[in-house]
Amino acid sequence: MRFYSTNRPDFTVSAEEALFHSMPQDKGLYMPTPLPRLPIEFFERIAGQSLADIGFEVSKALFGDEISVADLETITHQAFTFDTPVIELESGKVGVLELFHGPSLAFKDVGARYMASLMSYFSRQSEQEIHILVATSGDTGGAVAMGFHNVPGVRVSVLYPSGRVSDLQEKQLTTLGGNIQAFEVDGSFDDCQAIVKQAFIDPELNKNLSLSSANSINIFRLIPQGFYYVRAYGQVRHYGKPIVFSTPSGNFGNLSAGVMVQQMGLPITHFVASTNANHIVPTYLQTGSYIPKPSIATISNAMDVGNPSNFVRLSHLYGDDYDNLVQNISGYFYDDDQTRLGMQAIYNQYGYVACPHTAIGIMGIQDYLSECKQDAVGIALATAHPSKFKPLVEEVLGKPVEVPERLSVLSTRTKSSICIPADYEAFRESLLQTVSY
Ligand SMILES: N[C@@H](CCOP(=O)(O)O)C(=O)O
Repeated sequence: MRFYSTNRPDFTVSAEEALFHSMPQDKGLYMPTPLPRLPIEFFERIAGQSLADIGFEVSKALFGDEISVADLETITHQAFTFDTPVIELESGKVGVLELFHGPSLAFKDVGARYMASLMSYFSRQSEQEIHILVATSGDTGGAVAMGFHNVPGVRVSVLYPSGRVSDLQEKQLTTLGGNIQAFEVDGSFDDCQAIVKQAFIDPELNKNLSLSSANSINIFRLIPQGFYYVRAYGQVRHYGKPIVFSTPSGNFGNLSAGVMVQQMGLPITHFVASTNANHIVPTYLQTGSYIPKPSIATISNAMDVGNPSNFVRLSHLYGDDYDNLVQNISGYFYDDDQTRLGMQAIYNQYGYVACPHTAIGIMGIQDYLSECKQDAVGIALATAHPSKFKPLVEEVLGKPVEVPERLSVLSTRTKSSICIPADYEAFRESLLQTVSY
């Protein structure tokens, strides 16, 4: 398995290089090549398999020539200590794939923990400290902070947009201490992402620090996100119907991971890209024009992205062929009022408490299935536990939301962050002050 840059397809690197030097210097993103095809028998026998078992099988197909089978088994079983169950809202028709049973209560735990496991494997012999830079609009930061907290030889800097993440998400980023440093940026997620991307191509900084990404910039954060689509398929294939996934989308890594695993042979019939008022990609799907815009703050903050980093990957997966892409992906978007109404309707109809992102995913699948009149199993990805947005969910549903202990313990801890303007030089200076080399 090699990895090419989307800006220079003839330039390829090894898995280890793509993992640690996550962004090519030509400012592209790495893509795996060739994508192996999984045998149909694999999909026929996965019904009872856990996320860890599936992750192991798919990892073997991807990296079996570079990492031993025994090591891959350790890597995957160390990463996936929780399940991703499908909860059926309407039997054989609509379900949610709950991805929030990991440590940070969000889907990002899957990618962050697999990446952390893989990094420990590759850096076993190395003395050099790895410095992870991560930009977050809410969920990635918490998952990465928890995934790497107190991991020897790793330091993490998390950049987040001030005032634009939920209180509990902010606590996850700012209260761990130790090797985790939060930078509170006076700007948007897009500003945070642009700053970290600039850092990865800053020659001076890279001479002194071994910088790596734990955003979906890093292909190894994104690949494991394909495993839970396979796990979901294993749970609903007995219906013998076409399967459509609705993926709440911000930076479009989650959807790209689904398309990758579909191209490896997973029988997915269609995707729905569901998002909020930041509807850059749904608009592209309608018009063919991709026009990034400054992001708008919404109640589904983790999807507040105005220039989704993975649009280029998505496009590459379809050979940059718009007609090909729109046949496989439909786009739906909802503003905050529609999201609130959707959260209420989902609770009234199914008794299911959904976070605003998950509600958008469920609305997307409901609207797609009713418009296409398709007899399919529709699965919406449930990206975060509703308690991460406790005040909002309680206000919208008018009922108390229980907070799991691993999250509630954070509420009394004291926040610690470094406030910076949305400016690369300011970040660089501040970063260098926090590290001694
Ligand atoms: N929605 C994300 C934004 C970053 O996306 P990533 O997949 O590139 O890490 C978040 O919650 O932080």
